Amino acid sequence: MKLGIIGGAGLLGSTTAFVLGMRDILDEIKLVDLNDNAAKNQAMDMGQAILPFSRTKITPAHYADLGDCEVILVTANMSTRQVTDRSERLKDNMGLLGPITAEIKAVCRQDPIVIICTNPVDVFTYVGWKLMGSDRSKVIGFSSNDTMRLKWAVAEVKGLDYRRLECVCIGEHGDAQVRLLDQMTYDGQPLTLTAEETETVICLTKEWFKEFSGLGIKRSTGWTSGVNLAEMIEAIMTDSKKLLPCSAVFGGEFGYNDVACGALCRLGKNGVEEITLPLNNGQKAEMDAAVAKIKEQISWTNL
Ligand SMILES: NC(=O)c1ccc[n+]([C@@H]2O[C@H](COP(=O)([O-])OP(=O)(O)OC[C@H]3O[C@@H](n4cnc5c(N)ncnc54)[C@H](O)[C@@H]3O)[C@@H](O)[C@H]2O)c1
Repeated sequence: MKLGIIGGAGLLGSTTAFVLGMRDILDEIKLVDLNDNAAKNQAMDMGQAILPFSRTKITPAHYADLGDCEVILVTANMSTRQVTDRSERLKDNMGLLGPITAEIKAVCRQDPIVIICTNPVDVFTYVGWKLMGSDRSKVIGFSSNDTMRLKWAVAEVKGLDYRRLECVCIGEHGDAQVRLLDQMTYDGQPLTLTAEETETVICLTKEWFKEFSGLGIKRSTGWTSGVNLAEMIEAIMTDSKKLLPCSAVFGGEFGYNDVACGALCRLGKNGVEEITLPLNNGQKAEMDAAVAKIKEQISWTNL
């Protein structure tokens, strides 16, 4: 099985290639980038680094080489400004997906699954789906870092082992995220937070992005994204049907239409095979607000 990464020389492209390469589940990972030499540089270095652990080949590539890829990951980015809200990147990245999806459609013999990372990711997942003209199950947005951050905050506040904790964050990949804190489990048993703990957890997750951006390094979350994208791509490539949080294009599920938004999705060889929204009544209002915010931004794209 083969993965193509558009923007493969950049931070997310290279970390994802490395994490997935080390897992030894793919035949080849092809790195396409505007900067040809940077893609070659990454492939030459990474290809050797993973040799003791994996048979996966990591190669520099052009669009013309992507015809046999089952999954295409889009991590291309034009926005280098420091931002406090991901929606500020909308204008900078607006022109990216048109040419990229045209190239994918021209070269891919099969209908590939396209995973969009480019921020604001919910908006660009919807834009990507419109431009690809494929089944909505085949265009997916990456937003599971929010869940990782929420679990990290709960583990910090409760002093628990992250790996034994389950909880999910859906909604917008941004301030309108919906934290499903009432459905948390630890070792499979329900886990509850006091009102004070809940406030601290929410505060930690909100402040994290501000602090990270405020460092002024202009580097995005490469390592967390690499680990979480690898989990998502592995679920698709191995047809595991695992439930993972990601941005899905809604077509009437739970009353939502014409929008991409974070949900808990069953991922398999066909992409998003089921969209679930395990919400209680209060959270339905939060989800409505997230959908309204994303829809407003979609309207700015004049699609
Ligand atoms: N959804 C998420 O959770 C999440 C998390 C982190 C970052 N991001 C987003 O992912 C995107 C990538 O982030 P990054 O830190 O890897 O950026 P980066 O700048 O390190 O890498 C982007 C790469 O894309 C290449 N590129 C630009 N235009 C291209 C094109 N038309 N075709 C091919 N390559 C092209 C650049 O040369 C560069 O190597 C950004 O939009 C960022 O905001 C999303």
